[in-house]
Amino acid sequence: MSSLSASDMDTQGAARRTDAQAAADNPAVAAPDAPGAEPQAATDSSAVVEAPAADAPAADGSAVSGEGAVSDEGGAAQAATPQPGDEPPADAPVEDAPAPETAPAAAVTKPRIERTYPVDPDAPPAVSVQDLTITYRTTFEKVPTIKSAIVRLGRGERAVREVHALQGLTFDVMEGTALGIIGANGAGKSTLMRALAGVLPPTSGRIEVRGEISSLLSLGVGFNGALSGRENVMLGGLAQGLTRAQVAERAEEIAEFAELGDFMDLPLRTYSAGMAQRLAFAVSVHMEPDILLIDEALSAGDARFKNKAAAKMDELMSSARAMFLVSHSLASIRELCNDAIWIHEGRLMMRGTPQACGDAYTRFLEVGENAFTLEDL
Ligand SMILES: Nc1ncnc2c1ncn2[C@@H]1O[C@H](COP(=O)(O)OP(=O)(O)OP(=O)(O)O)[C@@H](O)[C@H]1O
Repeated sequence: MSSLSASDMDTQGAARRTDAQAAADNPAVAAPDAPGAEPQAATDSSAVVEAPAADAPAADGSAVSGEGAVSDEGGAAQAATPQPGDEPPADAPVEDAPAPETAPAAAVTKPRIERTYPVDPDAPPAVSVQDLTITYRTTFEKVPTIKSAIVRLGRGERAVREVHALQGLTFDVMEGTALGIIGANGAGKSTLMRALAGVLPPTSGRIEVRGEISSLLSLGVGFNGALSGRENVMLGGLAQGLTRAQVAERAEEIAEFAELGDFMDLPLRTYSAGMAQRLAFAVSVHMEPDILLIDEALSAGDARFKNKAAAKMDELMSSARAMFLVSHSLASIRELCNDAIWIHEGRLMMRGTPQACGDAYTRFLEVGENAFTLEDL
C-alpha cells in the first residue's frame, strides 16, 4: 500500500477516478451553504490519503490544510459533548448504550434480519480513518472587491469563514462490515463519505483504504443531464475507473437492473429523481467494488426498488469488503448494516450496533436543544 499526499494522489491505489468523475463531483463537493463558496477541483483517490502539505492551495469552499483544526484527543476514544446533560461515550460498548426513553420514530416493525457477512478476523482493516480533520474554507463574497475587503478590515472581520466539518475522527472498519453513519444535518456525514471516496483531501489526518471503491455519493454524481441513460452508464463507468470495454460488457445488466425501459435512450434530465437514483445505484453496484459508499442514495427510490437494492447490497456484501451507508432513515441503517457510528459536529459520538447507535442518537435528539429544529432522524 502506497502512501501519498493528497496533492499527488494517483491511480495506483484503490479508488481510481477520472477527470470526468472529478468534474462531475464538483457541484456535490462544493454545494456550499455559505455565500461565496466555490466549487473545488476534485482529486483522484488513492489507497492512502493524507493531508496535503500545509502550504497547499485551498480554493474557496474547499477543504483546507493547517489552522490547528486537529484535535489531539480526536478519534474513537473521544466523546464530544455538544449538548449538556447527554453525552454517550464515543466508544461506548454496545451493552452500555443508553436505552431510549421512547420508541425511536423510525422503529422497524418487522423482525430484524441479522446481517452476518463473512469476516476474516485476522485481516487488516478494509478502511482505517486516523485523526481525520476536514476544514472547509469559504469566502463571504462570490467576487471579493477591494472595497469590501477594506470594509471588512475596518470592521475587523475575516474575509474567510472556516467550517470544521470533521474534527479528529478515528475509526477502523474491518472486512465484512456494513457501517451505518448516523448524524444530524451538518454533522459531517457527507464530508466523511467524500473523503473516503477520495474526492476531498483531508486537511489533516489519514485515510487508508484496501481495495477498489465505488461510490454513490449523491444523486447523479458523474452523470450528465443532457446525455441518455445509456450514455450516462458509460460516463459513470468510466468515472469509476473502468475501461470502455468493461463498461460495455456490463451495460445491459445495468440497464436491466435499473428497469428504466425506453427511458434508457432518453436524456437524463427527463427522469424523475427516483429514476435517476435507480440508474446511479445500478451503475455503482455493478462496478464490483471492494468497498461501496452509499450516501442517501435510496431516498427517492420506490418501495419495490428499495427492496431490490437491499437484496443487491446483501449480494455485494458477500463479496465486498465493506459498505458505508449514510442515511437519515434509522430503519434503513438497522436493516442493512451490522455496525454503526454516530457523528455530531464532526466528532465521533459513538460506535456500536445500528440499534444501539440509533437509540442513543434518537434519545440525544429528544433532549437536545435542537430537537425541534431537526426534521430528520
Ligand atoms: N462545500 C462546502 N463549503 C463550506 N462548508 C461546507 C461545504 N460542504 C459542507 N459544508 C459544511 O460542513 C459541515 C458538514 O456538512 P456535511 O454535508 O458533511 O453534513 P451532513 O452530515 O452530510 O449533513 P446532511 O445530513 O444535512 O446532509 C456543515 O456545517 C456544512 O455547512
